[in-house]
Amino acid sequence: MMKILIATKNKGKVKEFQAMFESLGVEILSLADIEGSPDVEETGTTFEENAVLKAETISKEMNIPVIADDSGLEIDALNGKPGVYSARYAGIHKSDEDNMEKVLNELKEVKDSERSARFICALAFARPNEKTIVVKGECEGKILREKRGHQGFGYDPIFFVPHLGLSMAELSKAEKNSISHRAVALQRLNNLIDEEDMLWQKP
Ligand SMILES: O=c1nc[nH]c2c1ncn2[C@H]1C[C@H](O)[C@@H](COP(=O)(O)OP(=O)(O)OP(=O)(O)O)O1
Ligand SMILES: [Mg+2]
Repeated sequence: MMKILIATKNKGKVKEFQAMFESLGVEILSLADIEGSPDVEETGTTFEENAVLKAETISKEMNIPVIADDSGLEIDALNGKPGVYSARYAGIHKSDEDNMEKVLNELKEVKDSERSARFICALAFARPNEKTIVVKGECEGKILREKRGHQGFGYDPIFFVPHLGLSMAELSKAEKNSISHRAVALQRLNNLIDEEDMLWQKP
């Protein structure tokens, strides 16, 4: 089975990629499997820039094809914050819980009708001596007033998916992987790869 390295240390992302790539016949490795792999600093101002930075740095270093995911939550009432700072919104060493707490506090006075938000995922596919491919996926929703559900990771418990009537953390793995920003982005990447007639099996 073909193997692809995902340049991430986020276990939640790895699990989702493993499930989504299974049907494509691709086995996923991550930076968690590689001892001493570097932390790439996310200095970009957009999800796309950061995804390219992570994918190209690791691909160059290891001389293999690499996918990187840069993702986060954009909240309209906060003018798009936390955005690219989603992982470090409450501070560099803070947890998902701290980040959610900060968002819930900032939205305390915001009416239900003004709590629109979206998850964004940029995926970059970098290969040695090839042009890097970048795609983006989005998933629309609303920010709840308290956490709901225990599945998923990150901001999932406070993100409500209106057409399902459930929080992202109340969805099964399969349900999340059929509608998420990450699933949409991966579908787009897969379509591009098909178009270029460059199957995953041909690294
Ligand atoms: O499906 C998701 N469900 C809930 N929350 C999510 C999701 N997708 C991204 N997020 C949040 C988590 C983190 O606060 C930030 C990603 O930050 P981001 O820099 O891309 O990832 P990370 O630092 O955790 O791992 P890495 O950079 O090694 O891939 O957005
Ligand atoms: Mg990161």
